[in-house]
Amino acid sequence: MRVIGTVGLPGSGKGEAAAVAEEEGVPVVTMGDVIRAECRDRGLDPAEHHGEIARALREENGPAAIAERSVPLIEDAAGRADTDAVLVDGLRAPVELERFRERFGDEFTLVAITAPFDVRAERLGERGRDDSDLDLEALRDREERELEFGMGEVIDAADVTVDNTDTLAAFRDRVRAVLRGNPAPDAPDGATDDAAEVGK
Ligand SMILES: Nc1ncnc2c1ncn2[C@@H]1O[C@H](COP(=O)(O)OP(=O)(O)OP(=O)(O)O)[C@@H](O)[C@H]1O
Repeated sequence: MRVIGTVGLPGSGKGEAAAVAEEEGVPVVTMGDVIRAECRDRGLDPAEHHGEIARALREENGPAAIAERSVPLIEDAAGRADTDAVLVDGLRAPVELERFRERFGDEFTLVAITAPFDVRAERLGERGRDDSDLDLEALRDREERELEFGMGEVIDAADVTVDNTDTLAAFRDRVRAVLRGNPAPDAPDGATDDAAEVGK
């Protein structure tokens, strides 16, 4: 079984990558679903309590709690699928990467999705899923929080970097190649440097 994890700053294209996986028959496990399920178990509305429950899970069960709870979901999805791959959406912290590498060894491939701040801000503005998509300050805050959790280190540790500054069609092609175990060469130098763009 191949397990493909994705990591990327807000608006980089993780949701699009997950949609390509679904189209390819590759099951998607979203780490946020672990948190949403825990909210429901505690009788709380995920829309309001997501952040608080993510913190509580880590405090109560250790910093890798969300990754650990994702493992059985990944194994179940792999058991049900016709393909040999599962996509895991939403790695954030180095300790989560460590857990997946420990558990899945060479079967685990980490894919970083990158695009500069301005490009991501514009796309989120167009997506407009909620108010925070439209608010530049909120995006900066969100991304600073992600980087505090160590997302920059996770991005730097990726096996494959998929740059998403070009068209959606080009991005989807590259994701498809990665899912098929056949990634194109990395983007040219400088194109993947989005963590440095925060706040600009
Ligand atoms: N190459 C592209 N060209 C144009 N639009 C794009 C491209 N890649 C992604 N988008 C659009 O940009 C928006 C953000 O992408 P997406 O939702 O996949 O990001 P994400 O990494 O999942 O963000 P978040 O972490 O905030 O959920 C979406 O509306 C998506 O359709």
